Amino acid sequence: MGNILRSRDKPLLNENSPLIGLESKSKLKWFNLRNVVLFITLLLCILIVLYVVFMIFYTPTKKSTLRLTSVATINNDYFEKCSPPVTCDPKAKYRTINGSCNNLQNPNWGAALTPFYRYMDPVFSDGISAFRVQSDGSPLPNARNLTLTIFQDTLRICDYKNNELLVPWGQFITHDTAFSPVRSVNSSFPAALDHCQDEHPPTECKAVIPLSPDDPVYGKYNLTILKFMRLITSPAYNCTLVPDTVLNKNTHYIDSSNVYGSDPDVTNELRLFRGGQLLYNTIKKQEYCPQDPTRVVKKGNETQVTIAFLAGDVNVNQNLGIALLQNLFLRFHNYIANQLEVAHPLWTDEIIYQETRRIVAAVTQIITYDNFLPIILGEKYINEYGLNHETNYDPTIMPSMAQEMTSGAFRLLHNIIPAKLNYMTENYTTYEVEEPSKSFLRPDTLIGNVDGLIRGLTETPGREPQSSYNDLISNIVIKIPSINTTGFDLLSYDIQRGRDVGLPPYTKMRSFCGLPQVKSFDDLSDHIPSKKIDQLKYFYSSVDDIDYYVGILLEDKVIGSMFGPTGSCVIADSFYRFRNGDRFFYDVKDQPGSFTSDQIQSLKKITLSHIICATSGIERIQKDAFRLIDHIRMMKLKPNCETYKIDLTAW
Ligand code: HEM
Ligand SMILES: [Ca+2]
Repeated sequence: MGNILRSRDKPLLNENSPLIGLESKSKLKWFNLRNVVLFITLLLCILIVLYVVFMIFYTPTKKSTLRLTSVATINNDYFEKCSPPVTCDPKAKYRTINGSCNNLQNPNWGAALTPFYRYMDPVFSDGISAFRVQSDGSPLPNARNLTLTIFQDTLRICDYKNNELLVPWGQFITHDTAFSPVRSVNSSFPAALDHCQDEHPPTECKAVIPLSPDDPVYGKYNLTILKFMRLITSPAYNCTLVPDTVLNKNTHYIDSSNVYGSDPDVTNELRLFRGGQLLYNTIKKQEYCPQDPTRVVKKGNETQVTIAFLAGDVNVNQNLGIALLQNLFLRFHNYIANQLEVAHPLWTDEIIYQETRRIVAAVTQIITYDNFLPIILGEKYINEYGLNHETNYDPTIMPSMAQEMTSGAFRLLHNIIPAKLNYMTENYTTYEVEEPSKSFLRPDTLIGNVDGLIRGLTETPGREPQSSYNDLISNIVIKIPSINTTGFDLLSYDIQRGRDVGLPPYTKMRSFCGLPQVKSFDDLSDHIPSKKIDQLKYFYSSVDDIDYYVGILLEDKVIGSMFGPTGSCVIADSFYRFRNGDRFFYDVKDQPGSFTSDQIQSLKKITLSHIICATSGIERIQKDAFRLIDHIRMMKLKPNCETYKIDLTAW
């Protein structure tokens, strides 16, 4: 029985039975399948473990994947031949005023009155300073003709995500990092430019932009030229360099030199020397930047005051938006200085001033990297260039503003300058509209209207970037006593400026940024619309003649960025260098000027909205001051100013 049962359980089979093969084959199959499953599971586990280990130890903060490597040969010339000897105190806690001694190995790097950095060598037709010519020897196309033909899409496309405040911030950072003065006489055009129609015109006329008699805007004013002056070059500072080299009058670092000055004499003129405060002017019970005394005219018993502010940067009065931010930052400095004085009654004027200056510069950097750059450059470039990562200070990085940036790529944002500015009441109704041509160098209407302008800028949708500029900035006529009637076409100036400083042509910069080489106009079609390529063919004899600025304005925008690939790469790399080449950048550790981690945490909480609340009569504002918030439907997204507290207990 037992055997039978056993045999039922396990049939006894003889080796030759055909069933043997079948059973062992299916066993083998099952065995293999199980092994395969086991193997795959094991492999998956290893991969997961490897991934986790990789994520823990790989910190993308250390290196960005993309960086530009300059191929210019002239970047050291000034430093080897002309830069003044400097002695530095490596233990200094505060930045110097002119930016020297930031880089201890190369103390003049990034200082005021040193040259702009070059990614590529300049291109001049004589190798020294003459404008580049086309490959067939003809002059480059007239900048105004390019503007009138290629850049006349006057349709305004609104940017409903961002408001107009983005523009003054961009200009504020520009005026911190660059100032390229032109060869003017007391900020007017030289008289020579009135003789460009003479039989033997003076040499200054070589750079002007001739106008056609039937110019749609300037024809009726009988203007024959757009007055354009070349930039001051190094011989003006007793330093002869070949090719012509432009020196930056401001410090290249983002160090709030536009608030404090880049020259110790200017800095002292702007200080009150009491309580760490900056000098201010009280008008109608409000604090403003000091008045430029040269603009106060006495007529008999009457004193006529044309509002002209003094600040660390001389372009403070250029337009209302920049004048607004300069005034808000003067007030912000004095607000912080007051708080520090109350908390530290024993601190001297000097300590309060320097500590406040250090805080103001840090907050400016934070707003720029945390709020401004993500909007203009977008995620791709922010990530690729590591602009949102902790600073990794590297003294071999040249921190200077690049010529290709200041006379090229960074100007691309001129295409989002709004046509008009609105002043708004507390109920968000517009009570006045200002045109740039009327307020150019005349910020008078800011007095008593600071809150109105802040509301107007934060409540009005921005302008979506497009190739053309708005008509009220590129087709205007300016009439002010110091300048007389003159045409003002910012787009034509931007094209001409690139030639003035010998920027390499578009195709060279394009390949430098890693885009495919182009051999013909049609090869541009990967990034430039074909209609525009046809227009370029008309103006330029070869694809390699196209002006850099013309090319980058025409490039299709990279998704998320306000610029095409060639503009984005130069802007991203510049901001990489401004940060990682600055020993005093706010989060650099282990330096005499480093903040404590508590201080950094407090600084990171200060936004532009905090500054607006601390310095104006505004009662409510959105958390991200550059974002457009519909006040009717989303008022709850505009918290009360009382919620924007600035905490300085870490000091
Ligand atoms: C209402 C707003 C603005 C006006 C009226 C304005 C006007 C001007 C003018 C007249 C120049 C000198 C042009 C020349 O002859 O070369 C200039 C230069 C420049 N602008 Fe603007 N701009 C504005 C906003 C901006 C913004 C938002 C940016 C960028 C974010 C910007 C970037 C620059 C740069 C980089 C330069 C060259 C600076 C230098 O090297 O000195 N501007 N702008
Ligand atoms: Ca600066």
